[in-house]
Amino acid sequence: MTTLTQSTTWKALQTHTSQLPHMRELFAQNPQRFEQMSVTACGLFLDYSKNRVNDETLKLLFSLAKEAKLSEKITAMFNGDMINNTEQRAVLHTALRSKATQTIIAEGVNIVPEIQQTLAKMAKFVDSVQSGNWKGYTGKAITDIVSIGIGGSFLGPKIVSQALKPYWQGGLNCHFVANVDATSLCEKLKNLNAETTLFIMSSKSFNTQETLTNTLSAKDWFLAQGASQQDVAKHFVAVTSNVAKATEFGMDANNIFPMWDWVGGRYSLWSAIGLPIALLIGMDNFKDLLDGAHQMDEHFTNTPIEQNMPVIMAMLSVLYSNFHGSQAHVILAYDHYLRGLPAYFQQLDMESNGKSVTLDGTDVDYSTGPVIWGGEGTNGQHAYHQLLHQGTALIPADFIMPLQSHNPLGKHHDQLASNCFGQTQALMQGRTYDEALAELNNSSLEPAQIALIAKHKAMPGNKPSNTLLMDKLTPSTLGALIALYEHRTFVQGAIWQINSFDQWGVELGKQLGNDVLDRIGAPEEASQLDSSSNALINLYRKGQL
Ligand SMILES: O=P(O)(O)OC[C@H]1O[C@H](O)[C@H](O)[C@@H](O)[C@@H]1O
Repeated sequence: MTTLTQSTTWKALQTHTSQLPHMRELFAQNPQRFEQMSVTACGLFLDYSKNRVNDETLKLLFSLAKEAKLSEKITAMFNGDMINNTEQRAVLHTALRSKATQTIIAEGVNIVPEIQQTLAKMAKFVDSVQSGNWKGYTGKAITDIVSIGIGGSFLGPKIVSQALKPYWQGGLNCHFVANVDATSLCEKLKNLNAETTLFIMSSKSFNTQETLTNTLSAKDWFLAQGASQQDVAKHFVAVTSNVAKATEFGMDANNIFPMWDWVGGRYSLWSAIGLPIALLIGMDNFKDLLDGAHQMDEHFTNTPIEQNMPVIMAMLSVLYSNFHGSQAHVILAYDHYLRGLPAYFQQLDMESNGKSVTLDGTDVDYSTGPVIWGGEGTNGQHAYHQLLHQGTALIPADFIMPLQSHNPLGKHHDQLASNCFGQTQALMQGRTYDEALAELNNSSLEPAQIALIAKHKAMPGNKPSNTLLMDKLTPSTLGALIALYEHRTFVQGAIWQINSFDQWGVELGKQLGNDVLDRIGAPEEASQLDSSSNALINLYRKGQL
């Protein structure tokens, strides 16, 4: 049993949360609730008043954070301590957005100069490609980028590029290939001209099956279009921490952008892994993205926990996971440009906090990371919101919306905003049986039918949500938003005493996948595995049912 669940604060929270009244009542009790439960930081505004909390709940949650030595843990991360204890690594993605004048030490070396050099190398490359000075093998300028990478080497670049489409410049297009399913690559290549296409191979380890296979196939395609081996250097660049392996693969050493062991894959968009983003939005905008994240780092490290946005959001999540039995958390982006955020936060949070032993290897006796999912508003309202309102699962929601649209058109944005706010209101207040009855009173239905329909129309409410607003979606506000969720994830991990920076769970699948690949290609039928796996492999070898 862990000490966490034995603590007085934990036990007090268990008792307290079961006694808290419905949120309707909490709002009625305190007219200042919104003012007291909202906070602004780095161009973001968080309204967390529609949560199952009162002053006492917050006090207990913040005590839990203090007892977990949160401040010390934050300092340890920013100082470059080896907080990723299973891989013996520092966790310094925050250094990637630091100021050039800072000194940040990892393993005895100030890493800021290296970071700045890489940014300068990126800037030169971006300028050369955007200006058309970088020529392909027939002397033509580049028009299309194909970014090949998976996991953290894919989601960040793809989703941030998509989110910042209003800032694209230079006329370049970017296509992302992650899956080893050849359809992904082939569908992209169909419409591309090898003479004007540049491939970026992004892999921290340079060892990921999907990325290596897709890059080799892309190279075969490139050569099959009439290019020669010497032309490869003009069309293939790599971002990796394994420079030796990339060179061995045939990449020109000048075209390899470094990254480092102290950057986790899912925290790497701030490094040269962000090169596709920089190529699309330009280096100044990329630096604004870094700056927005840096501002959030400053807020996170310098603000008392009671006003600290990532800490507040993390502790609310802990509240639902550990004291209300919630197993999921939904991200609802009310902005078409931000439609990819749920997938991004899904990897960030689930790969970080999907753990069941503490740092010292003790089995946890409490829930850790919830299932993160979500989508784009208002689309979800016509699909899964039904379950949020009336289902049996408690799923806290984050509503994210810019106040100003990049595409102001008629009443569209008013309608988007009214739907967003209307949903948070409906989730919070619900509709009582009596209210449903009153609404049906004037109908021509029989009393028994009215009673039945009222039962179905009644909604419990008391469903928690956060509302996150910003003036406008800009590189800087997006940087702050992503850093907010990174730190939220970190704080949760700190409370749960887990390592949020390793991902051993993905390894066994990779290992067994390689073994299966060998058996698929073996001369004899599979017979050494469990009956299901043998039969599936043999069915696949046969190629038909
Ligand atoms: O960048 P790479 O080394 O190719 O890794 C790509 C991805 O694959 C791994 O399996 C991890 O689960 C991810 O965290 C990582 O981002």
